[in-house]
Amino acid sequence: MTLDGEALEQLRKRVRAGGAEKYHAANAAKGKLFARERVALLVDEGSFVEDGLYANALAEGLPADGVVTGTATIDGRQVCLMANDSTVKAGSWGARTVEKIIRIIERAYDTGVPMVYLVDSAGARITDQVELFPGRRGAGKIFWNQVRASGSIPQVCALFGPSAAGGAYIPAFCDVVAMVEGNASMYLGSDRMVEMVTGEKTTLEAMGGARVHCAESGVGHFLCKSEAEALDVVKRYLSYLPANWSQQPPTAQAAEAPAKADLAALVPASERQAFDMRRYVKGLLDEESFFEIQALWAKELTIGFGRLNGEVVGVVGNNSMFKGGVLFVDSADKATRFVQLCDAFNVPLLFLSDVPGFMVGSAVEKQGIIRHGAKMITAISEATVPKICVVVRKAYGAGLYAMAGPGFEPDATIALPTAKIAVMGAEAAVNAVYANKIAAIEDEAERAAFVAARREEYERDIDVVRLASELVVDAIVEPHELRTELVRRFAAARGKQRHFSRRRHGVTPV
Ligand SMILES: CCC(=O)SCCNC(=O)CCNC(=O)[C@H](O)C(C)(C)COP(=O)(O)OP(=O)(O)OC[C@H]1O[C@@H](n2cnc3c(N)ncnc32)[C@H](O)[C@@H]1OP(=O)(O)O
Repeated sequence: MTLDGEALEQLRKRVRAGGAEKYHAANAAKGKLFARERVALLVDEGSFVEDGLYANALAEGLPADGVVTGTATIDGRQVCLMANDSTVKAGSWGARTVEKIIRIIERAYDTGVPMVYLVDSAGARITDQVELFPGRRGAGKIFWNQVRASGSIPQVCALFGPSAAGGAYIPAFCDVVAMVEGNASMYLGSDRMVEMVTGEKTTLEAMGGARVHCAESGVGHFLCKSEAEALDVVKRYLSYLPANWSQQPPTAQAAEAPAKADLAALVPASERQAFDMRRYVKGLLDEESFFEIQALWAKELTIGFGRLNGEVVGVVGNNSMFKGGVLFVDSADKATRFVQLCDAFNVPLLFLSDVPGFMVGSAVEKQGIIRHGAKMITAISEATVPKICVVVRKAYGAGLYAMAGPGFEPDATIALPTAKIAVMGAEAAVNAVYANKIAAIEDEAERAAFVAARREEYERDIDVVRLASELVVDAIVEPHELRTELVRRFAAARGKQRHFSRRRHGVTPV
C-alpha cells in the first residue's frame, strides 16, 4: 500500500481524533478532557514527540490503541509520558497499548528522566487477554518496569477516570497520585464484580473514589477539584525533584521566610494545647514553597516538600491538632514512604518533633502498630541524605527515634529552649514509677503534693540545658534563629559521604 501526503494526513487526523464521537460526548458531560488535551495542557508548547501513533491503525475503532505515549518537556525539563484515551474501549489495554506503555517506561528509565502517567483506563482489554495479559511483554511487564524505575526516576500519576483492576497498580507504583474528585477511581474489582463475589452493594465512588483514597486508604496523595489542578500538581511535584537518583534536586532563587512569621508565638507552652504544624512549617520555609503531600490522610503527621533559602527539603512534622500528634499505623506508613522518597532523590530531611510517642492500646496492637513503627524507624535509619531533627516542643518515647533522634545519625539534633526529650511525659512517668506509693497516700492534699514534687524532679531531669550538657542535643536555638541555623547546617551537611550498611538489602518489617 502506498501512502501519499494527503492520505497520511487523513490517517493522522483520524487517529488523533481518538474514539467515536459518542464517547467524547460522554466524557465531556462528565467534565473530562480528551487525552491529547491533557497532554497539551501539561507539557511545554510544541515539545511533545509522539511514539506509536499508528499502533493498531489497521484495526477498526482502536486509534493509537487507546494510549498516547512520547517525550516532552515540562518547564524546560525532559519527561516521558503516557495518557490513556478513554474514548477507545474505555482506555483498556490491548497488546499494542501494553507494548507502548512498556516502551515509554523503559525509555524514561534508560534516559534517566521522570515518567508521567495520565491515567483513565478500564485495565486489561478482556476480549484480547491472550495477546496482552500473560506473556513476557504482557501487562505484568508494565509493573515490573515501574518497580525497577521506582527510586531511580520520579514517577507521578494524575488520575482522571477509572483505573480498574490491573490498571489500579499503575498509580499504586507511582511516587504520588493526584485524583480528580468525582471522576477518578481506583479499585481491583468493579461494583458489579464486588456484588457478584461478596454480595456487597457499593459504587465505584464509595469504594474507590478520589476522596476515599486520599482521605482513608492513603493510596491517593492529592485530592483535586479539576483536571487542570491535577496537572498542576504533576508540574509542582516534578519541580522539587531531580531528573533521576544520581542528580541533585533543582535549586531555586534564595528566598526570605514569610515576613510576619513569629514561630515562638505559634507554639503554646502547655503541652495540652494543640498547634498547627503546617503553619509552623510555612513560617519556617521560603515563602509559598511548602507543598504538602497527603494532606487529608493520617493528619497527625504533616509531610511535604519545601525550600530553605532556595534549596529543597523534605519536611516531616507532628501535628498536635490531630490525635494530639500521636503516631498511628497510617502515620508511620506515611512517614516511611516519604522518607524513602526523599532519600531516593537526594532530598535532605527536616524533622520537626512534637510527638508524644506511638499510640498504645488493643486496637492499634491488633493493627500491628509495632511493625508499622519499626518500618518507620527502619526508613529513618536507612536514609543517608542529610537529616536534621528539631525538637520543637517534645519528643517522647520511641517517637524520638521515629523523628530521627540522636541515635539515628542525624547531622544535628536541635532543641528549642522549651523542648522536652524524655522516655515519656511527666504525668505518665510519675504514674508508672510511683503508682503504688500514690495509692497508699490517703490524704488528698498530701497525695497532690507528692505527685507535684515527683513531677518537678522529673522535669528537672529532662531540662534542655541538662540534655545539651550531656551532648544529647547539639544546639539550643531560639525560634527566630532556627531558619538561619538550618540553612547553615544543611549547607554544611551536603558534602558528607554516606553509606548505611554492608549488605544487599535489609529485611524490612512490613
Ligand atoms: C490485569 C487484569 C485486568 O486489568 S482485568 C480488567 C478488568 N477491567 C474491568 O473489569 C473494567 C470493566 N469496565 C468497566 O467497569 C467500565 O467500562 C468502566 C471502566 C467503569 C468505564 O465505564 P464507561 O465509561 O461507562 O464505559 P463503558 O463501560 O460503556 O465501556 C465503553 C466501551 O469500552 C468497552 N470496555 C470497557 N472496559 C473494557 C475492558 N476491560 N475490556 C474490553 N472492553 C472494555 C465496553 O465494552 C464498551 O464498548 P462498546 O461501547 O459497547 O463497544
